[in-house]
Amino acid sequence: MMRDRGLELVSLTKRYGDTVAVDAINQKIAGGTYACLLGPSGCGKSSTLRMIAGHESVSEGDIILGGKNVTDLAPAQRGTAMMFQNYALFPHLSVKDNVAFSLKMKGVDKAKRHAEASRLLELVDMSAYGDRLPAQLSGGQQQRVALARALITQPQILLLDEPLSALDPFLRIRMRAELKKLQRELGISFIHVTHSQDEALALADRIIVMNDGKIEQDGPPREVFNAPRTEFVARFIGGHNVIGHGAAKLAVRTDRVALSKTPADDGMIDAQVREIEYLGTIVNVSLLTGQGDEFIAAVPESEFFSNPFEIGDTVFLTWKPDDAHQLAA
Ligand SMILES: Nc1ncnc2c1ncn2[C@@H]1O[C@H](COP(=O)(O)OP(=O)(O)OP(=O)(O)O)[C@@H](O)[C@H]1O
Repeated sequence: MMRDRGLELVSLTKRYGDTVAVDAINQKIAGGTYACLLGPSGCGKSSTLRMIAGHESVSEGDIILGGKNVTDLAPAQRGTAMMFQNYALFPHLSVKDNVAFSLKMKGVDKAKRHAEASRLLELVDMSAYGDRLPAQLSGGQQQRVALARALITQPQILLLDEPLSALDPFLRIRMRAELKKLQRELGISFIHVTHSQDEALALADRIIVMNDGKIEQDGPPREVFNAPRTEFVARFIGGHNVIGHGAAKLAVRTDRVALSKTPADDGMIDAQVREIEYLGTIVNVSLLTGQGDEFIAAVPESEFFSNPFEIGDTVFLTWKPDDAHQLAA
């Protein structure tokens, strides 16, 4: 039987004094999954990650990894490894010694740990840089070294706390693709904390959306994006308008709204154009509906300019029933 490499969080709770940072969350992540913990600042993502890593004590609940309860184990004994936001490389050690560091701590002899460090540096395409100091590397190169250093312990799970946030936008997108490729090649789970919706959508097999210490929704990216369960998820994941619909609320995709200058049938929502933002492939039209809801229509560029609107125009909105759905309260 294959060993269960999955992670399970059972009623996992973190309190700092009176603050409940993580509120009894339950979550299963199958082995070999790229999971993104997504949510706004302060929602409890980092606390969750740090508890899984063993860098933060658990207030209540359990962490089961590979069928084993690791809740009270030291970080090095869990089968996890963590890559930090600022990479936390030792400035006075060469790249190779940085990567080999945890093997040195375990008492592995020099020849063996250097051989292993060379293998990992090759994996992240950094073989040529083993003798340099971290300060002699670019941000992207430092990140690859930090990855190699985390992976040298052969973890079952790699934990990444905002790993791309220190990079410029161009490099962020390149490293994003590299992370995904590396995870696929290694076949282990990555749990990646981010507050960026784009990053989570691009990378994750599974997105776990957190809000106020709780999990609001989890699922594959397309499911979370196409069927946000709550108003919070619809607003946070983006691409949706949230409007009143009797006592309930409705999420309407911004890219599926048709605008016209004349009402085609009864019951159409009227709105006034407030702002027009040209974004290249699309034009974002900000509207205020007659009911007082703010609304955005993302109109393809060619469509917008074939029949342009101006600020102050009154327009009428339509969408297909499938492009709107009711939200849970
Ligand atoms: N060491 C601490 N002592 C007291 N409160 C803390 C501590 N660490 C975090 N908190 C609080 O716990 C809550 C969750 O914090 P956490 O860092 O887990 O959130 P986060 O989602 O990772 O936020 P960010 O994206 O800003 O890092 C916040 O209200 C925060 O102020």
